Amino acid sequence: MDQSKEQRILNSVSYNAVKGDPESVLNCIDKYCGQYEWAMNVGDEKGIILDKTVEEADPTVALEMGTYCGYSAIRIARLLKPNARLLSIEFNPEFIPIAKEIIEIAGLSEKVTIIEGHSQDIIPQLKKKYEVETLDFVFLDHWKERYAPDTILLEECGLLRKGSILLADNIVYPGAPEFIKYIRSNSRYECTSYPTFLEYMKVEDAMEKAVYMG
Ligand SMILES: O=C(NCCCCCn1ccnc1)c1cc(-c2ccc(F)cc2)cc(O)c1O
Ligand SMILES: [Mg+2]
Repeated sequence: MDQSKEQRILNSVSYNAVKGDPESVLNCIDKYCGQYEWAMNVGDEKGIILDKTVEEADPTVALEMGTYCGYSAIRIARLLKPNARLLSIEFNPEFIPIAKEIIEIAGLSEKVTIIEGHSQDIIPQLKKKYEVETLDFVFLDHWKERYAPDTILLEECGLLRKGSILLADNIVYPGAPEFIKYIRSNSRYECTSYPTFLEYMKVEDAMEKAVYMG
């Protein structure tokens, strides 16, 4: 059976990256996807915005929705302080072993827990099953039509606290209009838009930061 694009990305990382060096894993993925096969990693340009937001949040517990190959999980986890952790939700079972291997090569397996399933099923389990009190940082990068309902669900499950920072990818392309409508019209959030470009392309995109004010 022919290998998948995600398997080819893993092959490239496994062959070219320096084991235990997150930066070299990120550079390898960005080179491969920039030169050979486009893939939906947040990428090196939007990755800077993600880095800055994670540094601002300095999270003890972070959540990501949309693991894919683990690129953004590595970007986030490499910035976490000791004993801080990232939970990453992925729906597609094909991606999970690949993400796990790539995160392992980056030397960050201890900091990242990948949870397989639908975000709407997992979010209500975070407190009891995953021992989460509240989330300090949330990166939304999964199905774009799930951004709004899952944000509401995070609120309803008491997972956000004063100052929790949400960052959403792909606000312009593919777009998340319902999320933007919800978050910008809700006085409980302080929103900031970051115009940028789609990963590896000269196509406009944007990221939206939303700070929950409680
Ligand atoms: O669809 C995206 N991500 C979700 C993938 C499925 C998530 C599954 N899941 C995980 C947890 N719960 C559900 C996405 C797409 C694009 C894109 C851009 C241009 C284009 F021509 C085609 C696609 C760029 C991104 O940056 C993206 O993030
Ligand atoms: Mg994305």
